[in-house]
Amino acid sequence: MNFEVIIGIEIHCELKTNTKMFSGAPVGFAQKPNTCTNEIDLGMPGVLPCVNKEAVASAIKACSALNCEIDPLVKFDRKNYYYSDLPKGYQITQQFYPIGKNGTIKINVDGVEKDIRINRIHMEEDTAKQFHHVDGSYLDFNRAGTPLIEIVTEPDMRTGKEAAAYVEEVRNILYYLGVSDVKMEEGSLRCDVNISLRPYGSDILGAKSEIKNLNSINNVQKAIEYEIERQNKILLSGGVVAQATLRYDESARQTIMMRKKEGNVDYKYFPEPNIFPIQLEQAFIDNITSNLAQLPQQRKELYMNKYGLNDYDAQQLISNKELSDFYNEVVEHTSEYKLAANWVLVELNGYLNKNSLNVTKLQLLPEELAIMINMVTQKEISGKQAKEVFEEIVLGKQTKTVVKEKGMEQLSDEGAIITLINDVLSANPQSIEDYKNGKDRAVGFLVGQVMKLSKGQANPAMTNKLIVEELKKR
Ligand SMILES: Nc1ncnc2c1ncn2[C@@H]1O[C@H](COP(=O)(O)OP(=O)(O)OP(=O)(O)O)[C@@H](O)[C@H]1O
Ligand SMILES: [Mg+2]
Ligand SMILES: [Mg+2]
Repeated sequence: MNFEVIIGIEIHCELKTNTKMFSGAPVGFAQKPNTCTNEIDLGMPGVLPCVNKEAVASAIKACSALNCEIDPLVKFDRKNYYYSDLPKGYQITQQFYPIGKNGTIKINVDGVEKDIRINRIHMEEDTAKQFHHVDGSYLDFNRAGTPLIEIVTEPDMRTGKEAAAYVEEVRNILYYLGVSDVKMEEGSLRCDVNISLRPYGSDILGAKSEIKNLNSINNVQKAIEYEIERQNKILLSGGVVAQATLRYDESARQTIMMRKKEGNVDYKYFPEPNIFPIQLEQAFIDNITSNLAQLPQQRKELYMNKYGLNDYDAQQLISNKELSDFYNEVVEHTSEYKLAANWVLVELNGYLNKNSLNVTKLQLLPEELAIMINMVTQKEISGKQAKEVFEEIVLGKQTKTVVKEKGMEQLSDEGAIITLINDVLSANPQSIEDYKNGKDRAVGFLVGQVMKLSKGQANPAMTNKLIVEELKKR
């Protein structure tokens, strides 16, 4: 590579609130068109927006988790432009006083950690959605006014992999916080990626291209890698990269020009006159930031430091919150942390993948898996038997019931075991002699015979102890 790659990312994230950012209309995805809207979202004259407290609380959660300074003075501005999906003719946003700034998060690419600085997080509202059909264009205003936060990084990333790791990390954090369902394929989390190249050693940023609305983390990486190559070729052949807005065509695997940017568009920002600035009480902010949900990295630390899991297993677990939640419940009932992680990540996850199932839809209770794991460590059932048991409990049966039904229950009745031992001893007088002559190996052989006679069900430790007792009597 002949140039240094510079990447900055803007993430738009829809907040999972009950109602819109500035109106009481419900927030709904995939609802009947134009049923989740009202006069405020439709931009009717004379209506007044009212700030959604829940959305502000969600934004504060995101700011806190991404280590931003939180501005207690909430102010909104108007971004003016005309487009058919924007009924008011302006978007209410926070241009001058973002709720969060100067944040940072850690990403990890192939074991190397790196800090990515967050420039700002601001609140705004989403636009409506436009659909084009053969018989004309249609507008669905359900999305108009949905609360959004926009998270903007400093241009700190250098590769497609770092960018993908960043988006993944932010996405996971927002999901753990419970502020959004972060579905990239449904548009509740959308990424714009800004890329430019510059000669090594230069401290001036080159002209950037911006790839809009990437709909998967995989595409973030692929689009960037394609775009780096495209700009590299232009620069190497002596050309200049024009500042432009692009989109990524997944099937053609290339970026496609949407429009060239002629300098900056002037949105004539000014303070939103219909919303007075709101001074948040420090206690309101503190109450939110001190009660944040456990974040993925905190969970990972717990898994590694308290439960002794390795980095890989811990990472696997936290990257799937539902599976990690399930694991947390399993280890409430067993202290076999590593074994539990193996069962959850290998057997359970394998079963889920094979059947395209979600762990939250399972009949299996975490406690039943824990009971099974404990039976394995206490040698009440073998590892091989456990796999058979698992196939049944995963469908909702109880572990003890399955063990009983399959005849895997251990024989732990002393009298019954002694009867078996006496049969074995009568059949093996030589072993009794051997034992008397100091050959302790004979005990192992006799235990084996009792196990055979009991079809593997005699409790091995108990059998061993009782055989020695019986031998001493003879
Ligand atoms: N030359 C550059 N090369 C790569 N990334 C850049 C460059 N300049 C800015 N960025 C990144 O682009 C992102 C947005 O940049 P900026 O704040 O200039 O907004 P914009 O894209 O012009 O505006 P809009 O919000 O309308 O998309 C930030 O993440 C920033 O770090
Ligand atoms: Mg932006
Ligand atoms: Mg941008």
